[in-house]
Amino acid sequence: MGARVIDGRALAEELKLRVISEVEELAAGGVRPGLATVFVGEDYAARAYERRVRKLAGELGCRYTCERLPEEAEEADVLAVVGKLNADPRVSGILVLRPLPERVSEPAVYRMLDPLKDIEAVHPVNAGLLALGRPRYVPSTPAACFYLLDRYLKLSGRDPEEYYRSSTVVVVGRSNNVGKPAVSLGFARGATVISCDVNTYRAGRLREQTVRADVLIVAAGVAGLIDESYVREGVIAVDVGINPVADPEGGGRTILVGDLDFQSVARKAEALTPVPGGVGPITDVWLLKNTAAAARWSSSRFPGRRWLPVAAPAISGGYEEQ
Ligand SMILES: NC(=O)C1=CN([C@@H]2O[C@H](COP(=O)(O)OP(=O)(O)OC[C@H]3O[C@@H](n4cnc5c(N)ncnc54)[C@H](OP(=O)(O)O)[C@@H]3O)[C@@H](O)[C@H]2O)C=CC1
Ligand SMILES: Nc1nc(=O)c2c([nH]1)NC[C@@H]1CN(c3ccc(C(=O)N[C@@H](CCC(=O)O)C(=O)O)cc3)C=[N+]21
Repeated sequence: MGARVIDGRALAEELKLRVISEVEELAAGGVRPGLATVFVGEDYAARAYERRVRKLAGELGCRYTCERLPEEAEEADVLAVVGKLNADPRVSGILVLRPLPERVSEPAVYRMLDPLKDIEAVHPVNAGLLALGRPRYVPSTPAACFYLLDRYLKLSGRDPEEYYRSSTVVVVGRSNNVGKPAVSLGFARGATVISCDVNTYRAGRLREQTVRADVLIVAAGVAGLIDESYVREGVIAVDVGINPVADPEGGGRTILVGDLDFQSVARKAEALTPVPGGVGPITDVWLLKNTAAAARWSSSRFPGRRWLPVAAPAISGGYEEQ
């Protein structure tokens, strides 16, 4: 049987409808969510992402601003921009695009974020809440991975809760933005979680870990890193990588490919996600969903605003119950 290709665009459309109704509800209460991005330099994947969230914010009727800084920007320039956005009441949520230039310290920039506007949960307080399983915001990329997995598991007739508890989730990549929070979300579901990074690879021991995966989440940023020799028969593989490469069809164009060697992994997988059209489109929508949540929580017009998560949180953001 051929592998199922999980359609991230269709799932993103479904999620978008829910975010639209949240934004409409806010609008009826006189609140308009505002997203601000901070984009330093010229990274290709960051540019692709910035364009997409700009467009989506427009479609959803959210405010949007992108603070552009040159590659030569100093840390103080970035901190000043974050300070300005913190103070701007029109801005509900802030996304600092990665990568930042080396001279700009990521932790310093993240510490500067107003925690209530930190929709990617990179401020130490929000990252800590997430690691403790009590997230204020679930960051969009790992949230997108599990949203897609949860939906796929349901659509294929399984109970996700039961499935994770008896499954091994292997995460390749350990960044603070993607890999580590994905590990936290795996823990929160009661899965057995294995985390690998470049050290595992250099030690020649990546394959022995990835073949154990029932669910494999790959976020290394290395085009085609994982082929069929890295996976077990029947794996569910989620490709986070967004890697610009020269179009093999020629024409001097650049295309985006993932970290999976798609055709190869498809020979053994039960299901897998493509690039483009997999995790990416859901990430975009999730970012705006968090922006809407930030707008709600910071508005005095909505009763029951929550500065901190009070109930057992929906670690996947609350949409898995459908
Ligand atoms: N689809 C989407 O929605 C999104 C896609 N992305 C994409 O996902 C990818 C990862 O992003 P991000 O986490 O921010 O990237 P980072 O570069 O910050 O982190 C990459 C991680 O992968 C590890 N790694 C690198 N090479 C290997 C290897 N050969 N084997 C195993 N592990 C390896 C690194 O290890 P070490 O730390 O030890 O170097 C690091 O932990 C990128 O392609 C990015 O563009 C990112 C966000 C959203
Ligand atoms: N702080 C931070 N958080 C990020 O999440 C982050 C970042 N920095 N820096 C850059 C990377 C890259 N990234 C993408 C997300 C979705 C698509 C996406 O939706 N792509 C479409 C295709 C795009 C196209 O084909 O042009 C898809 O996969 O179908 C792309 C790129 C988020 N990133």
